[in-house]
Formats: sequence, structure tokens, C-alpha cells
Amino acid sequence: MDYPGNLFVVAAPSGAGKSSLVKALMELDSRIQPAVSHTTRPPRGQEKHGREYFFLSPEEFDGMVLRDSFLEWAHVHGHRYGTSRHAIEERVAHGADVILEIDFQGAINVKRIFTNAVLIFILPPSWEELRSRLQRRGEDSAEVIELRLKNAASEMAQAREFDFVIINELFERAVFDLKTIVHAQRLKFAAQRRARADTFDALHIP
Ligand SMILES: Nc1ncnc2c1ncn2[C@@H]1O[C@H](COP(=O)(O)OP(=O)(O)OP(=O)(O)O)[C@@H](O)[C@H]1O
Ligand SMILES: Nc1nc2c(ncn2[C@@H]2O[C@H](COP(=O)(O)O)[C@@H](O)[C@H]2O)c(=O)[nH]1
Repeated sequence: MDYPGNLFVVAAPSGAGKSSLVKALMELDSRIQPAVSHTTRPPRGQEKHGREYFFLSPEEFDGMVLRDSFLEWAHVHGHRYGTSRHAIEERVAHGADVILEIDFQGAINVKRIFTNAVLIFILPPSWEELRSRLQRRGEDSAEVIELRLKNAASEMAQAREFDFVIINELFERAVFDLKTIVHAQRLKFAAQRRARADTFDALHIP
């Protein structure tokens, strides 16, 4: 699918810093809109229904799957997470730039549908730092942290499927990299759309 707005998809192993980076990007760039996912995971810390996620029961999630309401959904760290079609298709069709924070399975599925989507993978500088960020965040039990670190190895192996990889060592540097990727892609897509429109005009194709 090709739409007037741009779709950016950010994935990372848990604790690499993608939510922090996306939040910082949105503070610098008012054109970027977040998409709130649905999940069966219980809220953690100060999370609020409708802000970080729509928190659903397994039955409610099943209902959305049966109604084909998800653009993509996946099992991640023992819970289900999904991106609603409604949240994306309508907004991108109307020219909005939307950013998704989802896992690598979701990112690859989104790219199959939105072939112009830009996939960005965030890596931590080291295993030690990844562990220490999860511990410092202080929102997950030791058991959950171990599960997320165990899953991180296979997630990181997917980085090569992505269009861009950012190493989030120095936070400000990583925000700059993310901002630069978004800006460069907007320019590229705008130029492609102009070139296509010019070709259609030249060929008198309505
Ligand atoms: N460059 C950085 N240097 C040091 N700490 C960082 C950096 N980036 C993020 N952090 C911290 O690491 C922790 C994890 O970051 P964050 O919650 O953004 O990760 P995440 O990838 O979104 O994780 P999850 O997928 O579990 O939600 C947070 O406490 C955050 O403040
Ligand atoms: N495939 C999808 N993955 C998603 C979605 N929303 C979030 N996620 C990913 O799940 C893990 C865990 O998130 P957490 O908030 O429990 O730490 C993380 O990788 C998210 O990016 C989604 O809609 N689809």
C-alpha cells in the first residue's frame, strides 16, 4: 500500500530505549503521531489505559482478532500485542506521519502491507547495559527481566532485516540519529511522489 503519510516503525529488545527515544522525537517533531497498541499485558508503573496501551482481557483481544481489527498482532514475552488497523490506515491515508513501537515480528508484517514503511531497529551498546537499564527502570520483576533478556538475543538477530539500525549509547546522539532518519525519509518520499506526479502529467494520465 502507498499512502500520502509516512509510517515509521521502531523495534528493539526490551530496555534498549525505544519508548524513551520515540517520546523525545515526538517532543521535537510535532508532525509525528504515536499509535497506541492493544495488549493483554497488565499495566506497569504509571501506565494508563489509552495512553501507553489499550489494556485488554484475553477475551477482548480474541474479539478484535476475530473481527480482523488488527493490522498485525504477535505474542511477545508471554503476552499478546496488536496494532489496530483503524489507528494506522485512516491517519496515514490522510497524510499523517505515524510512528509504531512494536516488536520485530510486527515490524516485518507491517512492511509487507505498507511497503514504504521505514523500519528502524534500536540496539543497546552492550548486554551489561541492557540488563542494567531494565534493572534501573525498576518496573519488571527479576523473572520478567530474565525472560526479556533471553528473548533479546533472537530479537537482535533480526536487526539486519531493518532499514536502519541505531545504537542507543549516548541518548542525545541516538535521538539525533532518529530525527535525521525521519527527516531524510520525508524528503525522499516527497521527491518520489513529485516525480511520479510529474510522470503522470507528462503522459497525460489522469
Ligand atoms: N541512552 C540511554 N542511556 C541510559 N539509559 C537509557 C538510555 N536510553 C534509555 N535509557 C533508560 O533505559 C530504560 C529503558 O528504556 P525504555 O523504557 O525506553 O526501553 P524500551 O526499549 O521502550 O523497553 P520496553 O520494550 O520494555 O518498553 C529507561 O529507564 C530509560 O530511561
Ligand atoms: N507486534 C507488536 N508488538 C508490540 C506492540 N506493542 C508493543 N509491542 C512490543 O512488545 C514488546 C513488549 O512491550 P512492553 O511495553 O511490554 O515492554 C516490545 O518489544 C514492544 O515494542 C504491537 O502492537 N504489536
